[in-house]
Amino acid sequence: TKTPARSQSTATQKTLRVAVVQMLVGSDKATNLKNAERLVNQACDGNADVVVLPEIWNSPYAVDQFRKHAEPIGHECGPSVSLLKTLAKERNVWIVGGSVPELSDDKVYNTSPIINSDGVLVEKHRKVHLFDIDVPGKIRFFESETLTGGDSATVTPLTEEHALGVAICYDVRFPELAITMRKKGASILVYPGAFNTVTGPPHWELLARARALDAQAFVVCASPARNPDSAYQAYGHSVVVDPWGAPLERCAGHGEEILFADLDLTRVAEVRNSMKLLDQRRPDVYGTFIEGVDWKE
Ligand SMILES: NC(=O)CC(=O)C(=O)O
Repeated sequence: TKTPARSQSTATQKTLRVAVVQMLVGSDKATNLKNAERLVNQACDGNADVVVLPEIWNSPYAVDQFRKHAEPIGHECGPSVSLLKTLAKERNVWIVGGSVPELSDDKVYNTSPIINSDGVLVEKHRKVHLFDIDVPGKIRFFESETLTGGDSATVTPLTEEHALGVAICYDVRFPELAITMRKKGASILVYPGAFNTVTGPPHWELLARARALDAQAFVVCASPARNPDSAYQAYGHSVVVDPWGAPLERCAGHGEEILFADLDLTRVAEVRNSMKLLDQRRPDVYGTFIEGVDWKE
């Protein structure tokens, strides 16, 4: 039987079973919610402690769709996050709910809800770095046309010894954020994402591995499956990387799939003790580069 992350004798929990749901996302919100429910249940049947969904799983990934699909995420939640809270409680599982568009004070954020195994929304991360790119002839996408960026790094305790850092997709390109999450105590970094067929092949797994090395942490990157009917072609290839930078598990392609990975949590201390990167930083040479951050352990 499955042992939930929080209720076990937490100090002694040595492994964590993560399920990454590479789900197919379409244009109909009700169908997306049904699909998420089916897949989260399937992940729980596979004994996951933590289930991770991809970026924007209740709506097409398109700037003109975000507001239409946006919901409150807080004391009151809309149908997407309410569904995840119910599932988390019913199945006694933590859920990093990918991301959904969040409506707050008439602004729309790209937000990841983090729900514990009691079904409580314990944290949320608003995508800090909006995906604004223009690769001539290949892809132009400006989230800032309809979204507002968040302004904080998000870390939430999972066990007595381990905390989850959560950031979203384009956030993975910024080592400063990964290192800040580590400084705030994270040993597992979760990035719900939706890379595409232009940036995915050269960058997706390389960035996941780079952030794992920067933060000396596990990195979990969850993508949607590729939908041939969508204007935005998701890359797929969800991946889990260990703190030594090696891919632990990866989806073979871009189809709908659940990826299971058993994280040996003792690896975090082993890697951090063998290379004391934070202590060895030389801010006297290159500056602190994150104001207010003391780089020493
Ligand atoms: N979709 C994103 O936020 C990021 C992405 O696709 C990329 O960085 O490439």
